[in-house]
Amino acid sequence: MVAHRLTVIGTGYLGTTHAAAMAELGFEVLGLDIDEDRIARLAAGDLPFYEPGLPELLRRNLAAGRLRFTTSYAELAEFGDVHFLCVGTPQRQGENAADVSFVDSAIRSLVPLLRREALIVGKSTVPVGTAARVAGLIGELTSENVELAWNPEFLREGFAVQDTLHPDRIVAGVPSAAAEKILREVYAAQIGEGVPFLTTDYPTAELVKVSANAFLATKISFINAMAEVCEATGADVTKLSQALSYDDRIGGKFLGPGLGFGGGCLPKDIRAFMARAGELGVDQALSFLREVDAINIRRRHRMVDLARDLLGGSFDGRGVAVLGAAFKPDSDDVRDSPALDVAAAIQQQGGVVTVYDPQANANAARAQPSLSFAASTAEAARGADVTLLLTEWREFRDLDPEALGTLVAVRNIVDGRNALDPERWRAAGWTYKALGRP
Ligand SMILES: NC(=O)C1=CN([C@@H]2O[C@H](COP(=O)(O)OP(=O)(O)OC[C@H]3O[C@@H](n4cnc5c(N)ncnc54)[C@H](O)[C@@H]3O)[C@@H](O)[C@H]2O)C=CC1
Ligand SMILES: O=C(O)[C@H]1O[C@H](OP(=O)(O)OP(=O)(O)OC[C@H]2O[C@@H](n3ccc(=O)[nH]c3=O)[C@H](O)[C@@H]2O)[C@H](O)[C@@H](O)[C@@H]1O
Repeated sequence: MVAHRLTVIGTGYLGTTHAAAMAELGFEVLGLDIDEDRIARLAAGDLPFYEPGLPELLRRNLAAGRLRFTTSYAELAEFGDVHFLCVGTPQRQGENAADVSFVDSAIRSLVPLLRREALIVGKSTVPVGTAARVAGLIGELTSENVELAWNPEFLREGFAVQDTLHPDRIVAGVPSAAAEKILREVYAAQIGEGVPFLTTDYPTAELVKVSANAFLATKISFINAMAEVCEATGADVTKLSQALSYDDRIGGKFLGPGLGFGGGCLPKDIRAFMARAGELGVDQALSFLREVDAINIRRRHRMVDLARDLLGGSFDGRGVAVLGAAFKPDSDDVRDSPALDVAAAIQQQGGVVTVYDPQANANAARAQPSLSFAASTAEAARGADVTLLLTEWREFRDLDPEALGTLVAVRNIVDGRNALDPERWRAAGWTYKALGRP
């Protein structure tokens, strides 16, 4: 292994995972964030978010002395020769476009402090054209030989460690053979395992990332559009999806019908992609993504309607148990969470909503302080007139309809993720409704 010293700038979901995984591979790694509290917690081995397997990786590598954290850009510039940029690129307030100001600000903090040759590796998801612009900015900020590569990340929350150590592919937009050589050294373990390593120009690398997320979002909205048609015809979208999945050309992954996609990535990435296409004068090429977004949001409205119908047309004063707040299971992330959106909408319409999520209660309470939260399924369900399964955590999939039935006021359930067996719930006396299913 070539002994590069790596730094990771921005220690959120992506950066912390990347830092700990690269340390696990044997590199010395220094992580930096501008959030002092976050850095203090990470340095103490206390992961500030939920990600299976990551606490162990973090603690093991802290203890081994391969992984450290700082808030000092001076220390970071002195320490490393390969700097991974993992700061956030959220949706701009009130707009579709991405806010890349954190990328620029990190570059402005780091580059003037570099005293020797270095490679900066952008991992954040950015609008196409960003890397070329940032490379120009780096040139203005230093006369040292500092190159920029763009190496987008494809990890999924909930599987972040596995996806980082064993990715499907590594893609890097590189400016030179020297930059490519360094990246091959950094990713030698993955490349040695047979992971495809593709080098491209900057715009191709940037586009691979956003087009991958656009494709995944489209696949989910495709099956949810079929769910709408199923609802109008009495067909069953879960059977339809299963039948489609046996066609290898279609494949079953990301064909799960239900409440649709949320999170800190798919929604904001398709919107930023459309905004960028507009700037480039090719908005027509991506106009289908407007539909993908609209189908996705319609599922949330449909969910609210189904629950209201079960209550005879009004939520007023009725008890609603919401199971799930995270945007997907095995995550505590509530960014653009369909579950939380539905819970808030029902509360606004007069429902007495109690939410329970195995990991996301705290984040959800920060995002939606007006909602009430319970410490368990039983506490959320007690006295409920309708129960909604909105995030398919294992413990919700495994719920016993008999046991839950003794707690609720009325045995009404809406399965927002098609995660339950309708026959079993109906046999236990529940009125079972689901999206896209009779
Ligand atoms: N969360 C995920 O599963 C994945 C995220 N991505 C992309 O990675 C990027 C980061 O995403 P997350 O980790 O989810 O975001 P996050 O919001 O969890 O973390 C971003 C971190 O950057 C820090 N930061 C902001 N400005 C900074 C600066 N100037 N210097 C140092 N640190 C700074 C923030 O304090 C925060 O801790 C985004 O572009 C996202 O689209 C890509 C693949 C997967
Ligand atoms: O760019 C990113 O940050 C990441 O975005 C997604 O990862 P993630 O947001 O962690 O979650 P996914 O597993 O993709 O799920 C996204 C949403 O789609 C929903 N989904 C997923 C699959 C499905 O069949 N149906 C469905 O509704 C999930 O419930 C969830 O709300 C991509 O899968 C990653 O490859 C990518 O790196």
